[in-house]
Amino acid sequence: MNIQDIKQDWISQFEKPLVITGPCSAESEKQVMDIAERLDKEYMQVFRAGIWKPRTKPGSFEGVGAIGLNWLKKVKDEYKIPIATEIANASHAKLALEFDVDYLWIGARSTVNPFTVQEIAEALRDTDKIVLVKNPVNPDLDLWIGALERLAAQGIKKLGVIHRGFSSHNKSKYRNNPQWQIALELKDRFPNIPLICDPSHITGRRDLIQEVAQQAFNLEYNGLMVETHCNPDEAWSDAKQQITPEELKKILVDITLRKKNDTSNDFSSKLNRYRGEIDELDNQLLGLLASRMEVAKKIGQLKKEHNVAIFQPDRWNVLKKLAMRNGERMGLSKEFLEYLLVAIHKESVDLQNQIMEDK
Ligand SMILES: C=C(O[C@@H]1C=C(C(=O)O)C=C[C@H]1O)C(=O)O
Repeated sequence: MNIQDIKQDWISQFEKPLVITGPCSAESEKQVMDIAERLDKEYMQVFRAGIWKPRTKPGSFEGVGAIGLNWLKKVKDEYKIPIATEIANASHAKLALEFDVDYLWIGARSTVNPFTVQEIAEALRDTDKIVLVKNPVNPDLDLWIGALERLAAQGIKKLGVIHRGFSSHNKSKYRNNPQWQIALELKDRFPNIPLICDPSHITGRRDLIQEVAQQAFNLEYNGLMVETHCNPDEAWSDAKQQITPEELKKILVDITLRKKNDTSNDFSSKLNRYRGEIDELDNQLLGLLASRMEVAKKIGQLKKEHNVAIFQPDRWNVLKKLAMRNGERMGLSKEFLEYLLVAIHKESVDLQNQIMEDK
């Protein structure tokens, strides 16, 4: 089977967006049961707990292990809600199936490794459990899709993805850089695969969970995975990003869901008018860019005739500084200007290079 044939229907059973929640790590039977009891099951439909925890550094709490499966099972029996846990190898996968875990997710550190994903896929062959794939730690969409392909090839039909952000060397306010465009490209290519946002891991801090969750619904995600704990500050792992079940309920009540479209005349006539304006402006932009490249080619020709190097750092730095200043004054963001100017400069240098190479 191939990913295109995957059906979304396992997620359409939920009236509200799917919310998977529970502690980062199962710590004790009591901790697990206490959290499960405090979840408002109308808003939070699936209980999660990590029992095998891949940690960045040795010496951190690495999970209670298989004993935690008994606790999850007890949650399922007592509260009649589906349960979810992370699996990181074939033996985890087999144990989770034995304990009738309903949702199995493959973590970001496993998705990066095709051998791991393959052994998990084979251990889960033909399962009708729901398997969710977190994005790999590095921003590589093909690796993420590759994991889905490996699972689909083993006859696993109920698939979904979890966007938990990407590791980055650059400091930002987030623990893991969301790079929304990567998840959106996946959604664009595979609209049949449910897309779930994990604001706990994206933010790494509880005060930002609400805004990231809202952003996910602005982008029409299908659900959330959020870490909750009765005493978040005391949690044995990821304490800073956990919230109480009541805090999560408040976030979910306050959140605005967005629909795919609006069929009213008011909306569609205004939208069409604005889109017409955008089409016209895009045409002008492209025309201007093409003219700019023609001038760059003339400069390339001139440099060739005088044997001058293409890349001129002084000119490029002055030009960039000026354009950044003007652009920011016009309300364009610094990130966007950087990206745009670098792309324009690269094309200009490439075109001049072609001219130099032409005999
Ligand atoms: C066009 C030139 O060549 C290169 C491209 C530039 C550009 O596209 O603006 C600027 C500096 C050079 O690195 C130039 O030297 O002016």
